[in-house]
Amino acid sequence: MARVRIKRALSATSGTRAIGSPPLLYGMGPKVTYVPPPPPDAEDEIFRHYQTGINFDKYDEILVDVSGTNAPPAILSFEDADLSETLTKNVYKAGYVKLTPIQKHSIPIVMAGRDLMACAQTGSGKTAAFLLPILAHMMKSGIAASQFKEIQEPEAIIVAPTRELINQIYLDARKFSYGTVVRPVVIYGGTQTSHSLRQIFQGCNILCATPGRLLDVINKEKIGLSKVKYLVLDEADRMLDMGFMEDVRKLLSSPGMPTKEERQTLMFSATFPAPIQSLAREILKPDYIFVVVGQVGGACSDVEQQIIEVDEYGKRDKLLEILQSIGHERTMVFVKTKKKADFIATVLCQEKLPSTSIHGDREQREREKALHDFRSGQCPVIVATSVAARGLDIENVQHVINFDIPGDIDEYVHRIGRTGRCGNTGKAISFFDRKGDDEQKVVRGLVKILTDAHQEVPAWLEEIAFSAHGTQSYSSHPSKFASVDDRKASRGGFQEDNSYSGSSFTKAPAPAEEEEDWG
Ligand SMILES: Nc1ncnc2c1ncn2[C@@H]1O[C@H](COP(=O)(O)OP(=O)(O)OP(=O)(O)O)[C@@H](O)[C@H]1O
Repeated sequence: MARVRIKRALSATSGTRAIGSPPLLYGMGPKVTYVPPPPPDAEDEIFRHYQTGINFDKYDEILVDVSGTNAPPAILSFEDADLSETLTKNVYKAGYVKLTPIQKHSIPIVMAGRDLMACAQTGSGKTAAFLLPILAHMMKSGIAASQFKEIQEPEAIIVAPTRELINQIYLDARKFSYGTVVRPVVIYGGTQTSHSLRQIFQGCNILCATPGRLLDVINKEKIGLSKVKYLVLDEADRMLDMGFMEDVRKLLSSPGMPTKEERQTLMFSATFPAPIQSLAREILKPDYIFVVVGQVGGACSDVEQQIIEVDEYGKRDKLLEILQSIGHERTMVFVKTKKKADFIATVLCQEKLPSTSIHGDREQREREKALHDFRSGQCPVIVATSVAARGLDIENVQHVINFDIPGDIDEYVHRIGRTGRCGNTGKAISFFDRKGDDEQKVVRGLVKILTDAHQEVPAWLEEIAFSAHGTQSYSSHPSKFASVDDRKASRGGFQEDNSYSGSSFTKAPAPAEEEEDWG
């Protein structure tokens, strides 16, 4: 069933619908018949992975801050992780030899039954940091094979904001649980609902879902929630902002959903603005643990960032010039609107640069085809809106180009994080039009992000940042260690580090639906 979302104006703090805003419409629009292709079955396809990069070992040098009482100590190796034999075998088959810092800390915390808010830079292995301990714990507790039934009762629910991302998480869950009785299932919008239901009926231990489709199947009473032990919000700050908070609240108050005391709630992201941390606390147990690897909202240090001043009219030529010099290296180009994504992709194709586009106006079939063409190298360039900014893990993306700079600094961090993953290096170029509204919104945050990542800050950009309107305090000094856990900040600790951010404190991110149909 297509889910038409209408621009919503929700109060981020209360989660209530603003007076006068239209209701959500379910079941409107043409009937969706798309059935996604089945996931790969061959073992070598399931375990296909790319190589860690030259900077993988440097992850160990990043400072880690763990806050919360009685946090279990970090583990140092997969051998210490107490995974089952099959799980350990799968981890090695997936090419994992050494834990990343977020994995070292999160695995024992989750296995000890604690709630967790975890923040670590893009591409540093957060997915395995929640999947592995959940799977290990499930297997230890002697989980029974899930049978064909018309109502399934999953033990874990994982939600993420976009269809492509949740599918990727599902493929990881399937890879790690290979050869075990655990059955992960994925459901997301833009596909036939009866297909989603059939997948669930066949057995479901871990349900990976976008929020809209999840609520659909809960409302149809095809999912029982009473056995849920784990609730994971990936890209948690996005899941708790205005675009999705109401869906999350509905999920939490659905019949049978265990209370926060009865379940384990895990939240992961590379960014976590302070106001969202406060919201997050409402759904975590009070003694949750907060792990920060590096800085909350810090950019991946393996991405070389460059800001180029170009006005709106010069962007097209500049893009062509850059792409022609790049050759056929895999590149993601981010633009502000869906129409522009198609337009730019068409222009590039006319210039003999094989390109495709992904955005919320494309049919799900087309979105998946676009990603497939990009992953396979058939189209080395993909032009995307924000729908592709978070989480996507695509091998060998060497460049990210922000044709339009996003109006939210956290979004910038996620976008450039599509390159420079897992210790590999990457380059991000952002066009900056000094007359642009979005540029004014992010300029201070941008200078801070560049400075903290030890990137060159152009003098003209610093000048604009100094004179930019807005009330956020601003420091160009790199902080050695930025915080962190908002609980500390409110007690007076780490105040200095929280001084930044184009996002923290003042921002409530715009509703996703204004621009996209995400879930
Ligand atoms: N310990 C490890 N050893 C080798 N490869 C790893 C390890 N952990 C994760 N990876 C690989 O690194 C890549 C990035 O991991 P992942 O997608 O989980 O990052 P992330 O932190 O969730 O990023 P994002 O913030 O963009 O969502 C994936 O290809 C994953 O398989």
